[in-house]
Amino acid sequence: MIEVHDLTKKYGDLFAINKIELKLERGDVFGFIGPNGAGKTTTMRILATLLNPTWGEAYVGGYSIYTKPKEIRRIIGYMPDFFGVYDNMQVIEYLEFFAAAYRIKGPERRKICNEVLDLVDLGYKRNELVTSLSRGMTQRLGLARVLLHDPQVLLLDEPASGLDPRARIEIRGLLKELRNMGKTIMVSSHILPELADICNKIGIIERGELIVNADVADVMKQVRQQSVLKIDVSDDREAAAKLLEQHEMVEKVEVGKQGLRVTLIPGDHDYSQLARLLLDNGLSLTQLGEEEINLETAFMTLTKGITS
Ligand SMILES: Nc1ncnc2c1ncn2[C@@H]1O[C@H](COP(=O)(O)OP(=O)(O)OP(=O)(O)O)[C@@H](O)[C@H]1O
Repeated sequence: MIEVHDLTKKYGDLFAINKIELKLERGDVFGFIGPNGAGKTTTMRILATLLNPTWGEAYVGGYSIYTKPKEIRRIIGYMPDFFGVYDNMQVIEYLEFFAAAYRIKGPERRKICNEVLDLVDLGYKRNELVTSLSRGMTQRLGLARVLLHDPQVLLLDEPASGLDPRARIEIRGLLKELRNMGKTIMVSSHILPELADICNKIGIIERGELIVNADVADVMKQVRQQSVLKIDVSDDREAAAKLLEQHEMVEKVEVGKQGLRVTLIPGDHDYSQLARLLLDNGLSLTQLGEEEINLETAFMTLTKGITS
């Protein structure tokens, strides 16, 4: 649904994005992570046909951004990082205004507006003024707006930015629903945890360069090659750390407030050897298990040295 080759945008000498390569299939949810100024908005605006690249190719739904921008606009929903709402307009009027712009006519218009309002859980605000909505509600209204024409591809630029934790969770829930509806979604954020559990693909962009572009599953596999154990004893942690450090399967031991974090050298290991080592030396083992890897830990490991 999205295919990008060698995509580059220059402003003077600055490469806002530099030789981006990207491929998303139908139903993919791509988390686009990067700090401020990394190039996320530039990429999305090019895909939304609002900005021309300096060079490179980009196709959305098989249509080229150069020759078929109108066709692309019909199948995408683009939500910019900032958008205005109009004063003195009710929520339903606001949506009907945009539905009319999409040439949705007659009774169908009201029906579709009500449907998308229900989808984003704003049905109860139907007759309120848009200016009276909270930031989280306004973001949900923005999402409702880009869903009116039932687009196949969603380009969402930082939909959760500036929201409180509850509103962030609500947006995540909504994105999951859209994913389940089979939409192809590109969603940007400067924080990874926000996207970790909803994406199947992740890209990390830094100073215009896509430094990581991978399936979430592959990333997890790559990181899992090196197991990390959480071990704890009820008595002397330092003594336990010294013993473990000397074992041939152990690469390093970190002593923390929650216990020991033991990184093993790559390979298959029998963890019971470590338990035996501690017990044989008179220490009381209270915990031994693999550290859970979340996507955040995985990416910190993978991008170590690249992003600094
Ligand atoms: N119209 C412009 N003229 C000159 N430089 C620009 C212009 N638009 C963007 N840039 C620069 O291009 C780079 C990428 O900007 P972009 O807005 O794509 O980043 P971003 O990852 O979306 O950041 P943010 O998270 O702050 O939205 C930045 O260095 C920015 O200053």
